[in-house]
Amino acid sequence: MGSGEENSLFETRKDKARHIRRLYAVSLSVAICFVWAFRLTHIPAKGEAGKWAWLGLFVAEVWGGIYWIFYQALRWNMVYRTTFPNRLTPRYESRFPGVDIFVFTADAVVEPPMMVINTVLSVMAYDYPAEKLSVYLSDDGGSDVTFYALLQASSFAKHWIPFCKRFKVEPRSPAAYFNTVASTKSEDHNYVKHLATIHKLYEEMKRRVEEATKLGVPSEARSKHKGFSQWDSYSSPRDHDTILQILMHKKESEGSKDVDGCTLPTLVYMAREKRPHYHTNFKAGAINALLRVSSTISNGKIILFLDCDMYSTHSKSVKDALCFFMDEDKGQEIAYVQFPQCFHNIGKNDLYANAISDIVQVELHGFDGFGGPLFIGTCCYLRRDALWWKKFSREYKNDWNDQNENEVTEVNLHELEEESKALANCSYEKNTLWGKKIGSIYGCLVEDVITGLQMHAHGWKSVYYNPSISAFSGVAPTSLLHTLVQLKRWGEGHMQLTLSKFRPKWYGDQKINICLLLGYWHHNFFAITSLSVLYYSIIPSLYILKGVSLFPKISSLWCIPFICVTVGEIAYSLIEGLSMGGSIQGWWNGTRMWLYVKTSSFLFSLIDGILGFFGHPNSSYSLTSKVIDDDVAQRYKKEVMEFGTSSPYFTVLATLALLNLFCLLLTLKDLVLQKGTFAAEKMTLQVLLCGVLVVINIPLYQAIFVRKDKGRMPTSVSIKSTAVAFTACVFFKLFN
Ligand SMILES: O=c1ccn([C@@H]2O[C@H](COP(=O)(O)OP(=O)(O)O[C@H]3O[C@H](CO)[C@@H](O)[C@H](O)[C@H]3O)[C@@H](O)[C@H]2O)c(=O)[nH]1
Ligand SMILES: [Mn+2]
Repeated sequence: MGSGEENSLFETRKDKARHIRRLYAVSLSVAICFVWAFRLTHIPAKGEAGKWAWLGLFVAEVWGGIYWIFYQALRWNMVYRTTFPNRLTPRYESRFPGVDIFVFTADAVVEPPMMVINTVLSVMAYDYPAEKLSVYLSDDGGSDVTFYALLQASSFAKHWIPFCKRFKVEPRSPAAYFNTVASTKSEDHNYVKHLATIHKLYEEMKRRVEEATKLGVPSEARSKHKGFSQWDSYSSPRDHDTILQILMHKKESEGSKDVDGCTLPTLVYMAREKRPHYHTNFKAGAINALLRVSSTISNGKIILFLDCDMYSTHSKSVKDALCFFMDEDKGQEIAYVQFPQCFHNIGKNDLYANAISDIVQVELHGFDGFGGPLFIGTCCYLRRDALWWKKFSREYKNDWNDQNENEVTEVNLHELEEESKALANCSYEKNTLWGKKIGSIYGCLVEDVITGLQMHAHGWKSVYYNPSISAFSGVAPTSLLHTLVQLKRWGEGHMQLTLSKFRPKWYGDQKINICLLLGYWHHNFFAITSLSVLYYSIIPSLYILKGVSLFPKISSLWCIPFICVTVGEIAYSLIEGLSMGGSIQGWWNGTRMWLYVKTSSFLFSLIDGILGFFGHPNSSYSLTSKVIDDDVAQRYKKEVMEFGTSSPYFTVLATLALLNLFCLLLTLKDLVLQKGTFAAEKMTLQVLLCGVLVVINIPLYQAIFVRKDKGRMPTSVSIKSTAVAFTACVFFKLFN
């Protein structure tokens, strides 16, 4: 067996800038130590004002410094991967493994069926042998409209897939493709003719599906397809039998061929059983039901997980993933190949920092350098064996021979359906290891991260592949509240992971590289950082009102470490942002979101995480909406922040913003009235901090005081926040 470079199916490169990054990290840690030293050597004496505030800042800075080490760990050893699919195909084509694709949807309103089937069609049209490809749609919404849409998609696929293959179409989501070709002209008449036909078919399908979304499934369609009868016993999305339909199967004698007579991939619809007294376990529950169902129908050795909004933008990505799994030298230890989540609805300046560029462009590469990226739930190819049995052993060998080639005839297709249905029932998992040791782990809102961590702890590796042509594209939230709520869920999920009963064992497992662990901690401790950021954005500002200095004098040498840390961090994040193709405005927006997420989302994550730990779980999963009103969309396009509804998130943000504004205004007033000759020297840094917080919050003041549109801050929130902030300032100035 050759294991030479020229035989490898992939290559790993180290980050070219790693030496500079490391030099920066080391220098800045020296500065951080000086900040700590200043705090320790200048503690106000007993009886002096501000002693407790001082100690609080010290704690915040110590935590900030430790957390900064986790952050740097993810930048210490970044690696980049390249694949060689042209070496893969000649060597392995005949032995390509079965690939099962799981698409998840949970609500036909916030995840419109048209979006769902576009994702399904994009992966059905993969450049991969159709007889080895199976696509499963898990519908936690149990919606007959989604089923109807999938049925429509299965007919449309018979035209769409041959069209894609004939004209080498990319991307293979029809909606995305028609969008891109709308503006291009072609001289090829044959293509133009076919394009017109297929576009017309698509529009007709779209009209039917959208009509059904508004008016319900037409009765004619209901009577035509036996699958709809399964909704007879359906009472609500939370209370129904398992609904399962194999819409296409490679062994079916008719109906699963395209218009050119070629086999089409297997296509299955599943809405697992739901009962009010059984916890659904959200997406993790859906994953496990599909794992079992697919094991009887196709049992693909590789599984791709996709959220319903994440369509494929590159039909060859499956082969890229196989380059890792099938590599003779390192392939057998790889449990999953994570691709980045990319989004097509993000504006030029990424108003809500939804591109999560720091995670997908930097940190996942950093994880990869130490044994593998965390699993982010979507755009990820996994090895069924690793998900199922978890433990990795040195004896594990890649074996791509298909054992599930049992003959399926049309007669037993029905039996197969019935057999699979039983596997998606609520009671199936009772007294089993599902959700604990097998499949996706339960009890955590980031089921993906906890499942990936478990695989790492059991000795598996993972790989991050960030190709130059992106492989998937999805929908990011487009309103501030959606973003904050999504991040609150993530923060809470990580809290649950940190506090979970499994955690100490996994963390303690020798198999996890310590640096990888530091990287995990950077994410796991998301919520805890909210406390130090909150402290930093409230206390120093309030203390200005009393003229109590909490930072070194501007003339003192102790200022240097503070300035170095601040300027260093700003410069670093700015350079990082720009090098990822972002703009200066984008970086500034990102900084604002960093503050908003830490002070609101993560605060709520922390509270709910702790309540959950003490037995008051708030067990809801707030699904991220993939649709918004036109009005909101317009403002998003214009990069105007969206408030519009009263929400505790906004109350927190507005209160903080106003508090800083009041502190700054009162200070300026004192300065102007010359009361402040005292302050200039010793208060400069503190006033600067407060000033920066005010400048960052400008969009919030506009939303409170200036804007008239529907997205402005609701009056009730403004009043509440003003009252709280003002009282705090007055109270602090007069009584404290
Ligand atoms: O009970 C549920 C809830 C959600 N989903 C699906 O899970 C996916 C993710 O939900 P979404 O609301 O879009 O959450 P996001 O925050 O965007 O998801 C990110 O974070 C999740 C939790 O970490 C991961 O599972 C996702 O893959 C990752 O994209 C969607 O396809 C849903 O349809 C279900 O199937 N069942
Ligand atoms: Mn999503």
